[in-house]
Amino acid sequence: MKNAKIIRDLEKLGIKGNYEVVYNPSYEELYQAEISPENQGFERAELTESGAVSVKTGIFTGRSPKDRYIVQDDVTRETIFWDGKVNLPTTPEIFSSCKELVLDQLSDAKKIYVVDSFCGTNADTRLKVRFIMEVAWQAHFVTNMFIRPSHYELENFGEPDFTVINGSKTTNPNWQEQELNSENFVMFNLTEKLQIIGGTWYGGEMKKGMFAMMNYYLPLKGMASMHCSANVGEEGDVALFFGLSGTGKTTLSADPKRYLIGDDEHGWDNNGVFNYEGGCYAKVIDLSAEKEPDIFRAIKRDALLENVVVNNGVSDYTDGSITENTRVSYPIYHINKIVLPSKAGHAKKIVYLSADAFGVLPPVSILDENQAQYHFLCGYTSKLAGTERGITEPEPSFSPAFGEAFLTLHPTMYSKTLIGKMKEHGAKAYLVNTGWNGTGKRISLKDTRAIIDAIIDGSIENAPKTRIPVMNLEVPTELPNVSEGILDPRDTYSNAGDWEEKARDLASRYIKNFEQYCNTEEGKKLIPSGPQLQTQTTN
Ligand SMILES: Nc1ncnc2c1ncn2[C@@H]1O[C@H](COP(=O)(O)OP(=O)(O)O)[C@@H](O)[C@H]1O
Ligand SMILES: C=C(OP(=O)(O)O)C(=O)O
Ligand SMILES: [Mn+2]
Repeated sequence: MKNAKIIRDLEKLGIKGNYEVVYNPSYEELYQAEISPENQGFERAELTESGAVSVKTGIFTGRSPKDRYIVQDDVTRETIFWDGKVNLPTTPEIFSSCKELVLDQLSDAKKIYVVDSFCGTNADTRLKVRFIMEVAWQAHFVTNMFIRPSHYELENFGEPDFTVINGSKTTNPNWQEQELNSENFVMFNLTEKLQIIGGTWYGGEMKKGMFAMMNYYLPLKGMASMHCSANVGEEGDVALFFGLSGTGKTTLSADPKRYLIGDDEHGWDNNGVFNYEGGCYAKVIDLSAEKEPDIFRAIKRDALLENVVVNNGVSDYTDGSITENTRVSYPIYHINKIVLPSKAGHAKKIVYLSADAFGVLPPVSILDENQAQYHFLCGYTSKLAGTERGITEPEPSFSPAFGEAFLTLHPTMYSKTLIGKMKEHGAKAYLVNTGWNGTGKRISLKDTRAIIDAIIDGSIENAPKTRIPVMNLEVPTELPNVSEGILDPRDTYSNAGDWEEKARDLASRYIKNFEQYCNTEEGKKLIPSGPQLQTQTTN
């Protein structure tokens, strides 16, 4: 019997006690467990009008990068990029002591959910991941987000490649003497192939945690591992959309004209592009059926809403009072047009999404090969101060590979593997600003969608073009169905001098940020592809 074997596995890990094991529960079982009146506090879920259930994730409504550690040992010492910021080192001893806390926590549990799933579509590169937790909705989250094995695959699952033990209800009392950031922890041990979680209930730690592990194993095998969404057209033409949180990966990849491969994490090997996940994780702040019909329709039974304000069973997507980062997770088949298994051929169009709050970047720029590399290493976008959408104090953020928070190896590993694949398959790159322009408003979703259409159908290549000084970018000046007067960002300012002042400020930030890559000939060679402060501005 599977359960007897699972209990033995849990005991071997150190989870003792008289708990009941629920192994790969069905959606119906998850639903019953989530709405059980016995649930306490943040375990509680409520049913909403769409059929989706809604939960609150507690204090953490987003990831907690400062509490994220990787054990530094013989396996990781020379491989992990110890940048002092993203991949914080910890010792095997501290890991063991936190692991004890998590094991003790689960040893007291009445019920333990064990979800076996895949991270990665292809059998040769996927991780067989086992999630262990006591909170039903966390089991629901990983069931939605990871690839659900078939009955046959589950019978033949074997030993997991990686195990995630989520003890979100426990915290670490020894954090000060251990010189950790706080009582909360998200820790990885690549020797033991374990992730442990304490203090934070946010499901994104499990999702992005396994992404970080794929970002470790795949580039070491020569494959590109990418923080991007992906879709494919009728002709088999694959497009990738890179971007940091909130730039539009999920929104823009759900395109009724195309088939979705995935909304966030992909690999690219000798056969093409493949998804790591089995579901999507969409932002729902201000979501509407008119603007984002595919995502709106995906919110139904089996979808899981997070931190949305619900009044008498009705979700209010306009209410950001719990957090701006309100979310929904759903299995990928909630989107009508998908490819299954989630993979397709080689990518031909590469889009870098940037939400520029300065209003400097053009809505779309056509990049040459060196610019493709330059802007990938820069990974520029802006984070907005606080949760306010005002553009008073945008904080520029340069995040290599458009996913610094999830890179376990040096950023150049990701640019080398991606640019290599792009050259091999003749893929073209574009930089798309899904943020603001001189009007103070965000570029409309309608205009961005029309820009993406022009990239995908190739009409952008035949459009009349101009060169934007300072930023050193080539842009089309006219595109089908795109509002007039927005493609050259200078036209959106009543005084073009204002644009130039902001552009010079942003350009100097790009230049300063790029210094870190200039200690090699390869890096130096890219400088002319970036913004230029000394350019003559003729216009
Ligand atoms: N021009 C635009 N392009 C893309 N998204 C936009 C645009 N204008 C507003 N948005 C909003 O920005 C958010 C983008 O979020 P999402 O697609 O979830 O980003 P990601 O998947 O990259 O984290 C959505 O809430 C979307 O409605
Ligand atoms: C879920 C996340 O990513 P994204 O906003 O890119 O979808 C995250 O960063 O935790
Ligand atoms: Mn997303």
